[in-house]
Amino acid sequence: TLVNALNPGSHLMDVVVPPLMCLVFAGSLVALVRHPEWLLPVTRSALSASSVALIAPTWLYTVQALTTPGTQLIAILPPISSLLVVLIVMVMFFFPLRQAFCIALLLWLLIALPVLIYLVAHPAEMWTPRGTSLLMTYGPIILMLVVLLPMLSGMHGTIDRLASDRVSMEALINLDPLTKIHNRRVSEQLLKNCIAERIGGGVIMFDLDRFKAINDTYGHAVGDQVLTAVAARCKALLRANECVSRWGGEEFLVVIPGADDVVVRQVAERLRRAIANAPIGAVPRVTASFGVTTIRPDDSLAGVLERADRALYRSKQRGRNRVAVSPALLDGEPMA
Ligand SMILES: Nc1nc2c(ncn2[C@@H]2O[C@H](COP(=O)(O)OP(=O)(O)OP(=O)(O)O)[C@@H](O)[C@H]2O)c(=O)[nH]1
Repeated sequence: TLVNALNPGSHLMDVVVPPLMCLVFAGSLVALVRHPEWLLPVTRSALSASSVALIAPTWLYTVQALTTPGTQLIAILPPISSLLVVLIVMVMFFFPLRQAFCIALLLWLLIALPVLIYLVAHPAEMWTPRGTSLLMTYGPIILMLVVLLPMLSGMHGTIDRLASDRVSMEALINLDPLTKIHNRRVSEQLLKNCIAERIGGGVIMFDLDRFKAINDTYGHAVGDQVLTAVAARCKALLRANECVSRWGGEEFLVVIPGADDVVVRQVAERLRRAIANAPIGAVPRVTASFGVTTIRPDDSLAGVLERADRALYRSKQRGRNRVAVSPALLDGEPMA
């Protein structure tokens, strides 16, 4: 287009549009270097400017060729036909598919169709090298729209479906099917992160008391109902960054990132009371025993879990329905 602008006797538009577009694109590039996050708006603005730069000369020269006797479109139209292909490909990349299809179709109707109609109406110009070149560039683009875009649309549909399947599968992998809280995979991973990233935190392991008796007395279905209710009560008491998971059977694990020993004991006590203070369905009283510890600077996953488990064991030994703290933390403090 720039070369065309330098031709002696060029139209005013050929002299004005190329430098203007160079400025627009140079400005866009500078904006993108400074603010890479603007990629989408800057590219879309550049594509809009490009569209105007293709539509305006197309209409101007086509009307001029139609209205000025002895003027041939193939002689005066600047070499912009291949830019339509580039423009449509860019539109396909930077706009959502349905929108891209509409924009591409509109661009073809506004840029390619007037030239094609003109050429069909002027066979003498159509069968010149420039005429056939225009025909071969502008004609097949519509095939690209008709064939390629629906294919892309199908591919996008499949990709979206696979992505949503993946999200549901991931949710299922991390979920305990009975209680609908996290399974041990999640709390283990959170605990590993707290250790690896030196966030620290508190760990609470708790186990329902005499759960076998609940199953034996009220039946397995009621036992399941108790597990689900306990999980829901605990989950409701915890913050978004804290995690309660079903560790297995009637045992649960809570991880509280960043918590110190005072906070973790308070949380454990709150959970204990929430379980013990209200009946669950047909079961008048459900209690649980708690073992509490905090992560030490050079802890291992197995080390933390073993301390929490030992504290839980002591809690059971000392009469159940209580919170016991890891011995190293306890430093002679009495247990609740
Ligand atoms: N309903 C139901 N019961 C379960 C589930 N998982 C484990 N249990 C039962 O939980 C009971 C655990 O019993 P025990 O390990 O003897 O412990 P406990 O009776 O709670 O006694 P303590 O822990 O010593 O207070 C077993 O009878 C298991 O069958 C489950 O998903 N649903």
